[in-house]
Amino acid sequence: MSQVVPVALSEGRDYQIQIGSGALSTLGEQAKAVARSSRVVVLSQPGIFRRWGQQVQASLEEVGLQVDTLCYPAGEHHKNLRMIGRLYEGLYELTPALDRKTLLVALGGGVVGDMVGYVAATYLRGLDYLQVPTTLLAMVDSSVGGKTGVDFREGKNLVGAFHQPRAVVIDPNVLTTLPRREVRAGLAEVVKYGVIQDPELLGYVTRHAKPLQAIDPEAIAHVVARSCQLKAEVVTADEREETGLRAILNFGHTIGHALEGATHYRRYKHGEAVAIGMVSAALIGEEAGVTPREVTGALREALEALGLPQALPTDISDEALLALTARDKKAVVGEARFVLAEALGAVRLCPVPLELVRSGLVRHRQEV
Ligand SMILES: NC(=O)c1ccc[n+]([C@@H]2O[C@H](COP(=O)([O-])OP(=O)(O)OC[C@H]3O[C@@H](n4cnc5c(N)ncnc54)[C@H](O)[C@@H]3O)[C@@H](O)[C@H]2O)c1
Ligand SMILES: O=C(O)C(=O)C[C@@H](O)[C@H](O)[C@H](O)COP(=O)(O)O
Ligand SMILES: [Zn+2]
Repeated sequence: MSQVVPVALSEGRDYQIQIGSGALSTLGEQAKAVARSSRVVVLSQPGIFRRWGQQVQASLEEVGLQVDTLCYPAGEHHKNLRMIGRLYEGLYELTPALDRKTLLVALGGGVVGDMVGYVAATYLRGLDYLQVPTTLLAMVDSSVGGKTGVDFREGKNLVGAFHQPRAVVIDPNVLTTLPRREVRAGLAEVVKYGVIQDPELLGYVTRHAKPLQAIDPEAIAHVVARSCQLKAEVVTADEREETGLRAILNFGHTIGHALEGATHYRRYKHGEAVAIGMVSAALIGEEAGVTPREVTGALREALEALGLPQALPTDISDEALLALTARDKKAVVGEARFVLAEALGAVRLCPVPLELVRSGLVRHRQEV
């Protein structure tokens, strides 16, 4: 069964998220519907392209599109301006030269999607692009909403742009080749939606932890569609994180991003860092008198069921983490702001005095 989730935006930039088993073979039609010329460039990673690229290319060519493909090594430690330079080089070398009506296709996980999105936002001052996510994390989160960019030094996603895709095409079949650790990491972002927006989804994920990890089609279809709906609602209401509403999607990311940066993007999957960061946010919220203990309990129960990490690493000090939170994009004049949960399904962005953040981290180390 296929589903369509609309993303409503201003200035005719609305787009659709197409979700369905076999959707890859309809990619050509989706691309044709939005393409402003017949020129398409698919950007991916060698491993992903080897497995899924032929299907993508065939579907695009079938509808008469002219397809070039470019593959680069990815992984979070390649999500930086050096790799963006290599992507620009690859596009520059194509003949005939690309024009501004060229459509890019990001085929991959969140790293590919964020980088190709940033290239689309900047090359020739802006190209159209499609998101074709191949990880669960990218299906439930990164392919939707137009946040693009790269890491800069220890600053996670510090350089980037808002640039919405013209469509998102999700084929859950591609998850059959995804390693279990990556599936679990994707589920961390689903837990996030459960805490911030939808307690029912949190209960569902906790109860269906096993089938979800085993990529049961029905359970996966449910969490992908629901997550896309929830994210689309937020993006429609606050596309560029101006009112503070979109910031709720950053629950767990203040400490999560600091952990990724402090470990040079090589130790944790993004979802794993977010899992640990959500536990920190819950305990900091308790210290601030905002988060009830039951919320922390429900969050930890979900993470436990999914086998996601919860403990802070012993070799990274709280001071090192705090220094990085001061550079977080939500910080104001160097003061970190945290998304804290007042109840399951209700969160808000709060400035938190440094001593309460510290005591939250101390409790995190003592209790988890
Ligand atoms: N823009 C956003 O709104 C947003 C939201 C959430 C996360 N992100 C970003 O997304 C990134 C994390 O994305 P991710 O978890 O997808 O990581 P990723 O892109 O690094 O992919 C994880 C791994 O899975 C492999 N892979 C991808 N698809 C596969 C498949 N079908 N079969 C087998 N292997 C496959 C990749 O080669 C990679 O090794 C982070 O950089 C994070 O900051 C962005
Ligand atoms: O889409 C958003 O907005 C999010 O915050 C989703 C997050 O899961 C994602 O990791 C995002 O890239 C973080 O955004 P950032 O602005 O903190 O870099
Ligand atoms: Zn995230």
